[in-house]
This record gives sequence, structure tokens and C-alpha cells, in this order.
Amino acid sequence: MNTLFPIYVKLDKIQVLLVGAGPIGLEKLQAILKNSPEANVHIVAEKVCLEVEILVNKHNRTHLSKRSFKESDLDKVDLVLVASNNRWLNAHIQYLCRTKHILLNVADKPSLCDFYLGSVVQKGNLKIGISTNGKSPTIAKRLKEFLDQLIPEEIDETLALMGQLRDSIQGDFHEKVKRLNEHTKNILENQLSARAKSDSLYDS
Ligand SMILES: C[C@@]1(CC(=O)O)C2=NC(=C\c3[nH]c(c(CCC(=O)O)c3CC(=O)O)Cc3[nH]c(c(CC(=O)O)c3CCC(=O)O)/C=C3\N/C(=C\2)[C@@H](CCC(=O)O)[C@]3(C)CC(=O)O)/[C@H]1CCC(=O)O
Ligand SMILES: NC(=O)c1ccc[n+]([C@@H]2O[C@H](COP(=O)([O-])OP(=O)(O)OC[C@H]3O[C@@H](n4cnc5c(N)ncnc54)[C@H](O)[C@@H]3O)[C@@H](O)[C@H]2O)c1
Repeated sequence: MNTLFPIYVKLDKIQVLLVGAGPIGLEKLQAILKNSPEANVHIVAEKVCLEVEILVNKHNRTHLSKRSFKESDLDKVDLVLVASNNRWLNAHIQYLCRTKHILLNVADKPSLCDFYLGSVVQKGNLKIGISTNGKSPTIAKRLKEFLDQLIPEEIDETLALMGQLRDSIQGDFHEKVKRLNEHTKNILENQLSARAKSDSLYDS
């Protein structure tokens, strides 16, 4: 059983610290900014790869300190990601975060993590996070690719229309929920079968 609790966090409202800016630090920064371009991210690293510098220059709410980590980097920080090659540093930051009640992810080190990053399927407003409970990130990636192919792009239009419909329905909450449920009963089946039809036309 996977007992992890999934949440979707507003990174523009909190402060993130990323320690390490090698290839794995870059992957974490890309994951953050792809989902949340307005995220507030402070990156601290002794050595910084060029791609990280480029990303930082493109996002005005990210900034970079090219130096060693120090304890005060955790001041006013809500969430920490570590992508360092230094076991002592990883353990030290874990100790500090635990003491300060700050949530921590150490890339590829499940035993040091309070939370894991998920694999993410995104279609406009729809976002699906996938976790394999740390058993197989590769399967998470494959599932992401599968769902990305399966779910039609039109789902975003549907979400926009449903948003309008939701605002326009009068009545009490239970009545609203009932009408929204009736309206959406067959919506995915319809979109998937329309998609299957157009795929088979395309194939033949
Ligand atoms: C989802 C994703 C998000 C992200 O990182 O952005 C992610 N890993 C991704 C890819 C990936 N990572 C690794 C491979 C190589 C093949 C393989 O090992 O399978 C691939 C596949 C590839 O790159 O093709 C190596 C690896 N990863 C971990 C370990 C340590 C261990 O398992 O003990 C090792 C071995 C390191 C070593 O050998 O030294 C651990 C974690 N990786 C997690 C997340 C967390 C669990 C998520 C879950 O529950 O599924 C967790 C626990 C902690 C964390 O890092 O948050 C991202 C999907 C990318 C996408 O969506 O395209
Ligand atoms: N590269 C991979 O393919 C890969 C795959 C799986 C796991 N990992 C693991 O992920 C971690 C990071 O990998 P990487 O390839 O990005 O490593 P890397 O050596 O390229 O980068 C490490 C980063 O940590 C920074 N750092 C180290 N000590 C620091 C300190 N005291 N203060 C501030 N910054 C400090 C370095 O300056 C650098 O920016 C390693 O533990 C590695 O074993 C890497």
C-alpha cells in the first residue's frame, strides 16, 4: 500500500531552497519551473552548470548563490530540495530541516526524504501526479507517457466549459453537485471514443 499523501502546492506563495546545481539539481529545477514558473526558488551551489544559470536568468523569482550551503540559508524557507553529491551535507541538512520543521526532499535518497517528487501528466488545467511509492520511477515515467497519449487535449476545453457551467448553475450545493454529475456522466467515454474513431480513420 502507498501511504503517501498527495498534495498540490502553490510554489509562488512559499519559499523553496534548492541545494546543488549539477545535472540532478537542474532536473529538479526544471521540474519545479515547468509546473510552477512563478515559483520562488533560491539555489545554493558551489558549482553551477550552465543550464541552471540560463534558467535562473529567465525566471525573475529564482535567484542563485554560488557558494557553500550555510545554516542561515534555511531562514524563512518552507520547502527544501537537495541534489548534492555530499553525503555529510545531505545528512546535515536533514538534521537541520527536521529541527526546524521544514519539509525536505533529497534527490534519489528516499530514506532522507519527507516527500517525493511525482511524475506529472499535464493537459492545461489538468494535472495528474504519479507515485510508485519509490518502487520504480521508471514505471512512473512510462505511465506518464501512456496517460499523456491517452488523455485528449480537449480535456482542457471541457474543464473551462465546466468551470463556466459551475458558475452559472443556481441552487443549493447538493443540487449543483447533482447537476454537474449528470452533465459529466459520459464525458470521458465520449471524448475517448471520439479520439479512437479519429485515430482509426487516421490509421486506415
Ligand atoms: C518521478 C520522478 C520525479 C523527479 O525526480 O523529478 C522521480 N524520479 C524520476 C526518474 C528517475 N529516477 C531514477 C531513474 C533511473 C531508473 C530507476 O531507478 O527507476 C529515473 C527514470 C528516468 O530518469 O528515466 C533514479 C532513482 N530515483 C530514486 C532512486 C533511489 C531509490 O529508488 O532508492 C533512484 C536510483 C538512483 C541510483 O541508482 O543511484 C528515487 C526517487 N525518485 C523519485 C522521483 C521518487 C519516487 C517517485 C515514485 O514514487 O515513483 C524518489 C523516491 C525520491 C525523489 O527523488 O523524489 C522522475 C520521473 C521522471 C519523469 O516523469 O519523466
Ligand atoms: N547524475 C546522475 O545521473 C545521477 C543519477 C542518480 C543519482 N545521482 C545522485 O544525485 C546527486 C547529485 O548528482 P549530480 O550529478 O547533480 O552531482 P554533481 O556532483 O554534478 O552536483 C552536485 C552539486 O552539489 C553541489 N554541492 C556539493 N556540496 C555542496 C555544499 N557544501 N554547498 C553547496 N553546494 C554543494 C555542487 O557544487 C554541485 O552543484 C548525487 O548524490 C548523485 O549520486 C546522480
